[in-house]
Amino acid sequence: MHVSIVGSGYVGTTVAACLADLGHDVTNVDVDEDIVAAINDGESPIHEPGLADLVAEHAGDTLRATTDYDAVRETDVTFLALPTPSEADGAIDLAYMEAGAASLGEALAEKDDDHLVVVKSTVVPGSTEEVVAPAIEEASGKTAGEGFHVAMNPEFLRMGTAVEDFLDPQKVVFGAREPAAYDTLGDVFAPLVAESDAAVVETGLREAEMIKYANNGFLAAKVSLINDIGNICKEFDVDAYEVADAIALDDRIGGKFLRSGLGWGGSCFPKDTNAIIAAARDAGYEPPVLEAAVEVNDLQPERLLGLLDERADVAGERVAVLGLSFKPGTDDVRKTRAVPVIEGLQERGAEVVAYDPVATESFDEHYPDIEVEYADSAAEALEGARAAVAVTDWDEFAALDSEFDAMATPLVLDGRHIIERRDGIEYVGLTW
Ligand SMILES: NC(=O)c1ccc[n+]([C@@H]2O[C@H](COP(=O)([O-])OP(=O)(O)OC[C@H]3O[C@@H](n4cnc5c(N)ncnc54)[C@H](O)[C@@H]3O)[C@@H](O)[C@H]2O)c1
Ligand SMILES: O=c1ccn([C@@H]2O[C@H](COP(=O)(O)OP(=O)(O)O[C@H]3O[C@H](CO)[C@@H](O)[C@H](O)[C@H]3O)[C@@H](O)[C@H]2O)c(=O)[nH]1
Repeated sequence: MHVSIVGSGYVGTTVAACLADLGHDVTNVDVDEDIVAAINDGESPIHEPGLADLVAEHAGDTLRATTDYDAVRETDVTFLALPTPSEADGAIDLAYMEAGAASLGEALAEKDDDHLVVVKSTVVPGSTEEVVAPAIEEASGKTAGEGFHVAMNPEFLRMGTAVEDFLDPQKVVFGAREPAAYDTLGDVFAPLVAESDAAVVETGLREAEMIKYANNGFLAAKVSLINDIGNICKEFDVDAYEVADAIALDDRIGGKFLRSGLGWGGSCFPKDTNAIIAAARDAGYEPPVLEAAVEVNDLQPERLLGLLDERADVAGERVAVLGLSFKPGTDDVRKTRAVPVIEGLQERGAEVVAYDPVATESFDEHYPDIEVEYADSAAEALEGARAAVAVTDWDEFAALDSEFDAMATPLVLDGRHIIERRDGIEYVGLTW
């Protein structure tokens, strides 16, 4: 099939390269000329394991990119993989969706055949029908359901495992209101469904939109619940990780997303929990559990700093921060817990020296106002430090050992249960 994908960021590039790999002919449309040039040169504009190889293999053949929306007319279906950031109050900002839908509508005005427009971005219930479809109608002069059709196909891939997650999902969700839209989506995903064990969920547009928020909200709340339990464990000197391992044996609970610690960051959980809370409030419902999930998450960095305060005054002292990315395996630093930790340390007068295996550069670019010294290794960060704080659970931190001997005082606060307790360090876990 001929598929176009508007927006070529994390999701758009991954989906485009994977669909090309599954045998489709794919065109990426993006306003960013550098991204377009990179893809056409066979280079991935983002770092994801396996993605560079797929782009290199298919670019110039069944994968191409352009800044020209007219290219969508040569395709049967267009996925919108545009950003859906937050307004200041946490509510969803649909400006990129509206702009992209308007440009798409202008291009579709001159297309005679039917076209399916699929919202891939995470949007609150009602957005596809009430915002995206009307913007296309206005720009194209066509009517949704006649000249073009809309569908919603939420994406569940994770950063760091995007290609693997997209190609081997547990479910694919098709939201639509006409059988023809399910059929077209079915054709796009047929090779993927054939090669994986994915369940196909055919549902309504609003249900598809809500499934994405329910998925992320549930997982975010699960982490906050284990953090709440972990905080109780800490008060009673109970090993929170043994407790988690034991409750995980009950398959109604399961073992995933049960690691207590500094909580969740990244480009999705913070944005999406706030967006669905704001949408629910706007509709007249205050969701207490999701609100509490956010509150627990916001408090974890303060709790860790409180444990530090009980043991040391770090004013004028060097403190090592181990890890800057929001989770291991990525250089993404959006909403990383490193920010409240570093800011809290600096408020206490500490001189922060930070180390991350891959995210130093992106942290420096993303947070130009946060001034820290960057180290080239964990050993260098630890040298002469009064205390160390582990923020990201990179594997290499688990292997640290004699490096702690070079600290001024070997006080180690572990926000991720990643540092091995050993003789010679004063180990303080956040939840155990
Ligand atoms: N990143 C993830 O892990 C992930 C996973 C699932 C769902 N999502 C959702 O997918 C959506 C996209 O997220 P992302 O992380 O890929 O965003 P991103 O910021 O990485 O990429 C968005 C791309 O859209 C382009 N763009 C902006 N305006 C445009 C326009 N008018 N026309 C064409 N291109 C335009 C930008 O240049 C950029 O390349 C969001 O709704 C997000 O919540 C993200
Ligand atoms: O037991 C756990 C599991 C995760 N986390 C934290 O939770 C955050 C999110 O982790 P993860 O879900 O692996 O990363 P994302 O790439 O943000 O992926 C989430 O957000 C995406 C965007 O919506 C969805 O597509 C994915 O399904 C969803 O897992 C990170 O800060 C983790 O450190 C914990 O603290 N404890």
